[in-house]
Amino acid sequence: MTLDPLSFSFSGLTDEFRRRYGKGEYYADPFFRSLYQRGSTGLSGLPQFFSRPELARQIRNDFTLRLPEIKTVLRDETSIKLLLQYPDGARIETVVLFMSTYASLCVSTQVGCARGCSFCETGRLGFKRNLTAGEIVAQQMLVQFYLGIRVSNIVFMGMGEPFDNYDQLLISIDVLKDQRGSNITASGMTISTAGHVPGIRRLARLIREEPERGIRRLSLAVSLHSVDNRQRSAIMPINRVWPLEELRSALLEFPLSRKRDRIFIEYTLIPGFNDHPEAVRGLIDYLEGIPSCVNIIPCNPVSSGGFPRPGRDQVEKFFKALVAGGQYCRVRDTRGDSIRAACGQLGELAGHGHKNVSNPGAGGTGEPLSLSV
Ligand SMILES: C[S@@+](CC[C@H](N)C(=O)[O-])C[C@H]1O[C@@H](n2cnc3c(N)ncnc32)[C@H](O)[C@@H]1O
Ligand code: SF4
Repeated sequence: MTLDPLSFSFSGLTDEFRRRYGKGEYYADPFFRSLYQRGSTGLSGLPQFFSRPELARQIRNDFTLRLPEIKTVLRDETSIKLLLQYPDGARIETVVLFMSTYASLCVSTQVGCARGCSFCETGRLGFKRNLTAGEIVAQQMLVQFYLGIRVSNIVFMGMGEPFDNYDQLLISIDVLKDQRGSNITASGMTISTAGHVPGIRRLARLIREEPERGIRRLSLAVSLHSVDNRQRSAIMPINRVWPLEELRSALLEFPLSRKRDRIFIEYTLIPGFNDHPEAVRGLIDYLEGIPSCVNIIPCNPVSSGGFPRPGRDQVEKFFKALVAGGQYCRVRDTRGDSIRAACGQLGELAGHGHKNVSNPGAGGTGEPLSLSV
């Protein structure tokens, strides 16, 4: 069976090459660079293989690049959403977000999600399967080599709960930040979790105990949305497993690298539910002692039965009340909602196939897409 080269960190690939071909780094280094700098597993022409063309062919046969098929491309002025299909038919969505000076990629880590938050489109899909590290990395590869977009930031905020797929998540981070390859700095990456306490603690331990891993500056975002256990459990079932007190103690112990680093607290604002003055006071108290930035996300509509979206004045009132209470915070721009690519909207295409959608970009793999961005 051929192997997926995108599922190997550089050290994993080196070990595999040593086992298969006798030499590790000597062959793994040019292979890894070629893969991530040119999007190719072709090795002939590289000095290490001048005298070993049959080995170059063997490596190419053993490691097959299997990028998912692009089924649909939707775009608006701030974002591009891709519906991708993996060879087993599993579908996910991934979103390129154009910020003022750079592009960020919102990647999925799972097909669906087991956590079932009531306000989230992905939660409604239920859980289909985890993505492999290679399938996570492939989202960035496609965007770079097929759309020609160099992303400098990766947010693990697409479909799925990243810490429910911890091992593959960590391999994908190792691959994406490798300077021989995509070279996306850890400080440009953010993991968003619904409050998976063991995942937060495991990451904290790794940051503390393995500084050479180079993930000290990785950002953590936690989706909080309420500081009342009863209320939070009603919309986020994960709170019944790891309630607010356990989450808070994990956040208090999370290592932050510099004074200015903060944990991002995602707060989806739902009018009449979590925007009242006691919610503001509760949030400020809850975050006492945790260097944090609250990102207020106006609730986005989902396919059916979601929560209402707050008006601009309601968002502003909440923001001002937090600022007055001394809490560092900002309002997250709503990007991509016209193509249902905003926070919590991923899954409609992936769940139901791509019916009733316009396709202004291109579809299918094989040919690079010429989208001007
Ligand atoms: C889809 S989740 C994926 C990452 C992870 N599972 C989590 O919950 O943090 C990314 C962010 O979208 C938020 N979100 C989900 N549904 C939303 C909605 N309808 N409106 C606004 N934000 C939403 C989540 O709370 C979370 O902060
Ligand atoms: S908000 Fe996050 S954890 Fe909750 S269902 Fe959506 S993807 Fe899963």
